[in-house]
Amino acid sequence: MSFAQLQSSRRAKETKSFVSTTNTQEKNVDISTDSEPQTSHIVPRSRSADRSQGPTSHSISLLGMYQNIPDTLEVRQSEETGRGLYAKTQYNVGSVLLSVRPQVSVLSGSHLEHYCSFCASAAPPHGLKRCTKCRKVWYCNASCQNADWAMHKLECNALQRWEVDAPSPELALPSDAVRCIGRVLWGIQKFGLESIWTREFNGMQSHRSSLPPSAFESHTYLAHSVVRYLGISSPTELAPFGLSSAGDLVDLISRFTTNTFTLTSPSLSPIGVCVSPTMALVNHSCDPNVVMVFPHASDAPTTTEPLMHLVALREILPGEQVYVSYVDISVSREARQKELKDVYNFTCRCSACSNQGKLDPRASVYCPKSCGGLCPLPTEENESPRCGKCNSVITSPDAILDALHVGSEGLEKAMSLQFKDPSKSRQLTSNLIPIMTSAALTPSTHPLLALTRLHMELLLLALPDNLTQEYLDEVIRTAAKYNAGLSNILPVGHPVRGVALAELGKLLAVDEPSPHDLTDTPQPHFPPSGIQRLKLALQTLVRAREELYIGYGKGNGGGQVGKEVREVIVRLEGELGAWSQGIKNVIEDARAAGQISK
Ligand SMILES: C[S@@+](CC[C@H](N)C(=O)[O-])C[C@H]1O[C@@H](n2cnc3c(N)ncnc32)[C@H](O)[C@@H]1O
Repeated sequence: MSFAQLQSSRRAKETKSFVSTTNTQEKNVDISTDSEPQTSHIVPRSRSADRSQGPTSHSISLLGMYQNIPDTLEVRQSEETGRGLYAKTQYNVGSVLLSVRPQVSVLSGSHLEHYCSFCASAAPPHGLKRCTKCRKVWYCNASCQNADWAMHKLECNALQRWEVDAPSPELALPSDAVRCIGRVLWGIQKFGLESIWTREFNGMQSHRSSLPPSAFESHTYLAHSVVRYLGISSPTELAPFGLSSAGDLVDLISRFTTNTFTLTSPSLSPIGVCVSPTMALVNHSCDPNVVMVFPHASDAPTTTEPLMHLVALREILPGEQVYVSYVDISVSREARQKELKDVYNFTCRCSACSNQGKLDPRASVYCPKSCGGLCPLPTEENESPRCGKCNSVITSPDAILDALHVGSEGLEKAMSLQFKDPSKSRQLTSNLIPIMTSAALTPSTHPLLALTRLHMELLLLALPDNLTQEYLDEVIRTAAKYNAGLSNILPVGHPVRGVALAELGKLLAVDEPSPHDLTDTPQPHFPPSGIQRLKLALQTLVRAREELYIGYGKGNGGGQVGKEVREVIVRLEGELGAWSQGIKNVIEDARAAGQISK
């Protein structure tokens, strides 16, 4: 594969997400349980299956809502988690439990020119077509534009008005949260207050009554922007949207922020936000049994995209509750718990959070005696933890704590610089990674894993036109470390693993600028060169294909990423076949010339 082919499969400003439901726009938002879902007929349920992983639940009447839920799933309610989705049948690994098109989705500002605002497909080679009125949103073609017109005609005017009033060109576009809430409100106006569309939205969980002051402030700020965006000049104008006061708008915003999903590209880059009341029924676990993905499977018609799929990561038995992760599960238990409390207003009691005695690969260092075992990170409660294998005590806990501190601060700084000043950001990641590794942190430990991922992204963003062997090898080594870190914390088939393996395989398949070993003998260094490298690329891509088939749903053929991987595999098999044939020909020629014995 040429370097240009690799680059064309990547997009500027792409960073990977860990497939969470978090709306990254409004992090400091809290939630509560004040609005009882519409559940008038609560029926006690017989004992759930052994693996239900959850508290006792009850069937609930859906009052005509959520008609896109198949008969193999049901909505139940429990005291601890509220409403949730439960399996009524057995699902095997890689089964798609549910596929829905979100009620509303918008792209973030930096992606408007690169993805279609209706179907969220990436721009084709001939580019997208821009709305000639607002000049802000782009579409694949006239059919996507027509399909979006009922909503966009309202949005189009609001976007133009906003731009005219904007104090500076940088503020000429409202945030994606404002644009998404705008679409929700126009949807409520369009479908009517008693429509299923509106009732499903209003049925989503709100935490208005227990908003902390900081969240209340951010909601109020967002409410002001929404009012401005909609061109509302008096409270009476809120009535068509089913709102009788500014407080109702804050409530709607609370509901929105608790239940919003990140819209991602097929390769998991966050590209916008979306709302699906059906998908929002799924509760959280840090050890999830499903993932939500947008595979963009090639046979799906554009009119149904962006299609969200809920895919089984493990076997799910009848009666088991379905759990997705709302947060990045590569970070420590404390960081996950904090985000879940701050943003979603609950304390997670999943198996990963309650397993406190067990060594967490996200927070571990290698044994000081190098016995092959691991030690937990030192903490205030346990300043000198021991190796789980040989029981040796960590010798320099302060150095580890210092490295963690420097790494966490540095990661924050590097992330804030990654688009503004990528070379400075890369300098930071290059300096920090050796500090982390010399403190014996494992590749799965936070913040080393996050720094490695960021470093890889930055190296890929800055791939030079005259790619050197050294540069390419450094990206490959970083991608391999990232994969090693992921493999300890994510289950086989998790889409993040599949995508990371695909990335590594594709990098290994890039034509080497100056290969140093063309023989077919094992090489001690990594990455190998020549034919050994191509063989490793093929093995990695075959593994990626297997994992993508799980994480994106077996029926989806690994989604768009799986399709790209299959194409590279075919090309590599051809190259390897040609190489073997070439060797055979050389041997035969040499035999014919009597240079080697027959
Ligand atoms: C996206 S909603 C999920 C559906 C929600 N249970 C409902 O009744 O509509 C997110 C909210 O569900 C609740 N929730 C989700 N997972 C939970 C868990 N593992 N434990 C306790 N509450 C949970 C929290 O209140 C959270 O803010």
